[in-house]
Amino acid sequence: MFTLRDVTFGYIEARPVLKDISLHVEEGQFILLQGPSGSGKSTLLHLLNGLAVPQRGEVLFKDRPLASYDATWLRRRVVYLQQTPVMLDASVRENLLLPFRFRSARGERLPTEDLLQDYLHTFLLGEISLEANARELSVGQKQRLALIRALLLAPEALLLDEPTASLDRESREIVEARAEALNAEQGVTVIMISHTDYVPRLVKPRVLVLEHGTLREVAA
Ligand SMILES: Nc1ncnc2c1ncn2[C@@H]1O[C@H](COP(=O)(O)OP(=O)(O)OP(=O)(O)O)[C@@H](O)[C@H]1O
Repeated sequence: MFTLRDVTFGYIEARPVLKDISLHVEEGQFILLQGPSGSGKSTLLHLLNGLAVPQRGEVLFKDRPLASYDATWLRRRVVYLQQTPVMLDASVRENLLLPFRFRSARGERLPTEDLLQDYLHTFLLGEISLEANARELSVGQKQRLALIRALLLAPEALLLDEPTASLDRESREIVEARAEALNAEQGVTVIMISHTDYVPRLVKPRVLVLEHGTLREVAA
C-alpha cells in the first residue's frame, strides 16, 4: 500500500528529521509507530498522505508516486487523524458532514441521521446532540468526533497520531479498539503512533521505532 524509498525530509533542509528511510507497508497491516518525542513520528505520517513532501527519495501509494494522485482524493482514501482535532464553530452534524460538502464529494450519498446517531452511540457520545456546537466539546470528545468523521469516508488507510496526554483513558481505549476492529474486520490498513505500553488485543501489530532519523523494526 505504501512504499518509502530512501526518504529524507527536514523542515530545514540542512537538518533532516528523517534520513534515508525505507519502508514497505502491505495492505491490511496494523503498524505501531513508536519513538521519543520529536523523533519525527508525526512527520512520517504527514509524508504518507502528502502533507509533507520529501526532499530526497519517494513515497508511493499503491505503486504510484503520491504526487500523481489528486490531493483531495488521496486524503479521503488515506485519512490522517491529527493529535489535536480541529472542529469548526458549528454543530456536531455540520462537522461530521464537512467532508461531504466539498466538490470532490459531489454525487456521494450523505450519511443518514440514523447512521450519525449510531456512530455517536458506538463512541459513547450518545448524550451529545447533533445540534450541539462541536467547539464546546472536550478534547476527548472532539477526538472521537474526528474519528467518526474519518470513518464516514470509509478510508483504505487510517493514520492515527497519538492521542494527546490530555485525552482521557476511556476515549483512548475506544479509539484504539475501533482501529483494531476496522483492521481485523474490514482490512483497513492502520498506522498508529503509540506508547510502548499499548498492546492491541484484536490484532498482531508490526512495531516500528523511529529514533535519530532512522526507522527500525522490533519484535511485537
Ligand atoms: N512545522 C514544523 N516546522 C518546523 N519544525 C517542525 C515542524 N513540525 C515538526 N517540527 C520539528 O520536527 C521534529 C519532528 O517533529 P514530529 O512532530 O514529527 O515528532 P514526533 O515524534 O511526532 O513528536 P511528538 O511525539 O512529541 O509528537 C521536531 O524536532 C519538531 O520540532
